[in-house]
Order: sequence, then C-alpha cells, then structure tokens
Amino acid sequence: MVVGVLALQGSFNEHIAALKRLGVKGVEVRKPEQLLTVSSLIIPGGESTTMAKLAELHNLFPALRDFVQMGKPVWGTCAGLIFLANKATGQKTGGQELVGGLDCTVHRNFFGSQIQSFETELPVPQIVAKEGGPPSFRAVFIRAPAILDVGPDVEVLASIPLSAIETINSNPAIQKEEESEKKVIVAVKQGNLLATAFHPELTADTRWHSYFLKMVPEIADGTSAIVPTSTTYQSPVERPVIDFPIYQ
Ligand SMILES: NC(=O)CC[C@H](N)C(=O)O
Repeated sequence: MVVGVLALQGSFNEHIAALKRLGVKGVEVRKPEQLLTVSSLIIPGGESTTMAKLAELHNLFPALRDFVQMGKPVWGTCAGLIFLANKATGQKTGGQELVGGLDCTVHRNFFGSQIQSFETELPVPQIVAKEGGPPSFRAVFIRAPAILDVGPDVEVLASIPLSAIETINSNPAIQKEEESEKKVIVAVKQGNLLATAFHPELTADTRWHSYFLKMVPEIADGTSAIVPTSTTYQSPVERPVIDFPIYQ
C-alpha cells in the first residue's frame, strides 16, 4: 500500500515531493473511501479552520477518526497537528472539528501571526537520530501552533526555548507560558501518531519523513512493496535542488 497525504489544502504537494525523494509514492487523499487504499497518512500544514471545513464537506471526519483508532500511522504537521489534538485553544469563533486521538492541548497560533513565522535549528530527537545526519535540523514554523500540555502516553520529541523567539514579548500566550515554563513542546509521538508543529516537508532534510515511514509496520518489517530508496541521511548539498522553496 502507498502512503496517503490528505490533499484538501496546504502543503500536501511538498510532502509528496519529500516522499518521492525517498523513493516512496505518496497519494492524494480527498475522499473517505480513499483512506481504505492507504496504510498510513500524512496530514499537512495549511490552515486548520479551512481544512476542517473542507474535511466536513467531504464527510472525512468519521473515516479519519476510524483510521486513527485502527492504529494506522498518522503524521500531522502544523495544521495536521491541530487536527490530531484532542483539544485546541485559540480557535476561531465556533471552534472547528478535530480528528483527535493525540492526548494533548494545542494552541492554534501559539507563536503569533503569519509575520511572526520563523526558522530555527533544533536538536534531532533520539528516535529520529537513527536516520543519521547532523545532530540538529532546521525547523520551519509558519504561524505555528505549539503543544501546551500532554497526557502520560505522549512522548515529547522536541521543544523550543521561548527565549529563542523574538516575538516573545508581543504574544500574551507566550508570556503566560514563559512564567511557568521556559520551553514549549513542538513535536510528539503517541503510539501510531506523530505530530510536529514545524514543516519538515519545506526543507531538504528528509529524516522526519524516513522516520515516519519506519512507523509503517510493513515498511519497517520489509514486507511492503514500498522500499524507500534512501533510508540514510543525504546531505542537502549533495542532493540536487528539487524546487523552490525547499530550504537548503
Ligand atoms: N502552517 C500551519 O499549518 C499553520 C496552522 C495554523 N496556525 C492554523 O490554525 O491552521
């Protein structure tokens, strides 16, 4: 089976391109029945309210919840993280439907507005470090959410020191958090669910994608027809530039 990428809105093409760089076919998923043809799913970044409206229009929520509950690997990036969270704050009036399953509370626009988007180097978590490469990765945050609290079964993979963020003084949510804690969570794993507040698909570093592929049982145990051609880290400089705006 192939890897599904929810293709309602947002950076689904970039995820499919990242999978392609690993020799894996990603297929666009827009309808509930298409979820029956994929063994894992990536929910991309974008704008979660819009994405939720489109998911509702296509009657995707029940099928997405079933997919998560069946234990199939799902990776949410940014808006995808918001989709997977059990609880979200900072939503537009009336809120928005969530898929849920990930035992955490997410603040939708934790770091501020679009112009407060930023990039930073973060340490590669131990489980992803097995993919090889340098000890840090470039994390791209675009009007990014952050995880405010997690349940006991959630493993924290990455957090960001709030002092590193320029917008720290202009965002009341950040100031409040800063008083109690100097770091905020930006990547987690809970069983079959992986979630990142940043966008690895916008960088040339494919380690998060190759780690996610290893969460797919038939890829991990070698029984899949999908064989990633590149399971070890390739330096972005040695790789041909695919397209703009992949970060080099
Ligand atoms: N880059 C992103 O996916 C941003 C998500 C955005 N904060 C939202 O609410 O949907």
